[in-house]
Amino acid sequence: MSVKYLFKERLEALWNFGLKPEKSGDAAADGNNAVDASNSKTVEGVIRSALPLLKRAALLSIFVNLVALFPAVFSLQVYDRVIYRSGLNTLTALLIGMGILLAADLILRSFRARVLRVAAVKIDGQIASKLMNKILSIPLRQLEARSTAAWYSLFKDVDTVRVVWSGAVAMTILDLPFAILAIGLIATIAMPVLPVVLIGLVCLAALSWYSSGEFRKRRVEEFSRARRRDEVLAEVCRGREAIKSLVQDDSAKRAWVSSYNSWVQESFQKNGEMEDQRELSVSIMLCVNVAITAVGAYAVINQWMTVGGLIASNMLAAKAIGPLAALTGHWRSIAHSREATDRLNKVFAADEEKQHTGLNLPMPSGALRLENVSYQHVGAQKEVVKSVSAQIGPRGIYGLAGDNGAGKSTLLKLLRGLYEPQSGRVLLDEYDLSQFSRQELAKWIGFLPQTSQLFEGTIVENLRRSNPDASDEQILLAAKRSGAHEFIAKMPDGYMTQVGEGGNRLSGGQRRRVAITQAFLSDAPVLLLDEPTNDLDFAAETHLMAVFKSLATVKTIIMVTHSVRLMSICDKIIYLDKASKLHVGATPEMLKLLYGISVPKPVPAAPKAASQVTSEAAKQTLGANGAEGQANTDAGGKAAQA
Ligand SMILES: Nc1ncnc2c1ncn2[C@@H]1O[C@H](COP(=O)(O)OP(=O)(O)OP(=O)(O)O)[C@@H](O)[C@H]1O
Repeated sequence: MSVKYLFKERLEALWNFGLKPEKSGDAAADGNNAVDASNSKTVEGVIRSALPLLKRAALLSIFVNLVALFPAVFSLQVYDRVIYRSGLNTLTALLIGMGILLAADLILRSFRARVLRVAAVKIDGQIASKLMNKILSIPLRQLEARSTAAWYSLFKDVDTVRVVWSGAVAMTILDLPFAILAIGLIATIAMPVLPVVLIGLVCLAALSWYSSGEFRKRRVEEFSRARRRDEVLAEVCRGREAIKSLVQDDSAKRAWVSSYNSWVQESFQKNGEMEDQRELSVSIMLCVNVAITAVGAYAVINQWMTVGGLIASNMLAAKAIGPLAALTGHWRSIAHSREATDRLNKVFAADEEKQHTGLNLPMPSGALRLENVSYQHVGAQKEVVKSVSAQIGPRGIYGLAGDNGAGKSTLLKLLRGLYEPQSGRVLLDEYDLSQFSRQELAKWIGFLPQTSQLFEGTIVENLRRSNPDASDEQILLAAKRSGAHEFIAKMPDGYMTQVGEGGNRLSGGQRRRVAITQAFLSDAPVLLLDEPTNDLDFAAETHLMAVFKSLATVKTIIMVTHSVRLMSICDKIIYLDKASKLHVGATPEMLKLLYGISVPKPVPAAPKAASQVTSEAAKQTLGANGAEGQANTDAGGKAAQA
């Protein structure tokens, strides 16, 4: 290695103060790695892992605060030596010294700011990725117990914690102990004014204590009101279509105004109090300044101290009491941060879903058994599913019927293992679902939720989300089975069509077909479908009925439905009554019993195209790498059109 390169490397290491070079986009990756490495279970644990950085910042603060005393010493020398003795040479020497010190001060302060910035990235990255992992691993039941806005606002809590531990608050706290240096220097060069400075310190300490009220009470009311405001806002944004079409503007505005006023009232009052306290701290500092000048002048007249001492002590007083004055304005942020930490810790301590068993079990045949299963939603008065038992499959197609609110969707989620029963068991063959992870169960049980939730991105990206390993042929086969291929092929960008936020650039029926394709991408022996033909036209429903019928020869299909037409293809109907009792019977008898009708005419056979997808055709249609590349976008779109 050349000397030049070695020198450059040393210089860079010195400049980085032993830190890794900063690169944009490193934050999340660093955070992920750090979370995996540190495995800390609490916010405090994450902060502890950033302690080496905070210690470096504290070390730099010693030098920064020492250097910060020198302008006062410079003034002392200029007034006492240079002016009285016309010592121009001394002035030149002092100026050169001060120039060097000011340059050192600039470098040290930028080092410290940089160290704190890296600490901020580490703290934020670790807590945020930990939070994301936690949200993804908390059981659905717990997730549903809080509003979306409440989960979202936890990420604001991460901001709050980061700002306090690595922003202006951290700097103020790091500077606080060094007030003692300034006081020591005042005692050395201007003893007569020391009592004034100490009185100022006591006044500011009292003000700081008073302004720490919220911190001591451990309650920041403004936070919960801001959350309520955000919840209303999120609901209004989500329900924009209904608000517009049903002209619910007034009620939406009323709800928002009420939550906003409640927040703004609290925020305005507390901010007002804080500003008053901040202004008071500025007044105290000015009073100290005036008092030092007055007492100092008296002391100079009596030759108890020099003019230089008076000027320097005024400058040092600002250093001594400045951090305490700044702390007065920081208490709210510290109180916020503590509340945010408590909230985050509660989430981090919450139970998680089952982890992977690591077992490589044979694929089940698809026989589902409910054994005295009961389930109650969080906050509900009574069980929605109560001691139900049934044997379903293997193979065949089952219709799950019942009144609105009877608990069909809940039962389907229990059968998928998304909810864990409070009592009883759900078995797939001999496997108890509660023993397996959600990812393991996904291989055995395909699921179509009642509402189709797509994510921003292309159609093919959305499809791959449900099965990242799916080949192009599998995607094409699933899309042909669901009937989605028909409309996708007609779109200019084909499978690369952007679906928009939540899939809002697609129609309801198109979204449903994409969601059904996702369910069909699973090789699972069990397929659970919640009102699968919602939003679909007659032809699409007819097509799907034939597909379901043919799939049911190899899979167990259970579908929640209110459609008698759909029920007509079922081998059996499972009826969930109001008392949460299950009644299972052959379709003709159950239709007669429940609705007093006979089975409607049978549907046509499954379309041929679905089973005739070749690997070449799939590649042409989806592009060589499916989701990747604009070239593929065009190729995919054109092939699909062709
Ligand atoms: N996340 C939840 N938290 C609390 N209660 C819930 C939750 N989800 C559903 N419920 C309640 O459980 C009951 C059953 O709901 P579920 O969605 O299972 O009924 P369903 O039979 O599928 O109804 P529908 O036919 O109208 O879709 C309802 O009374 C509903 O209010």
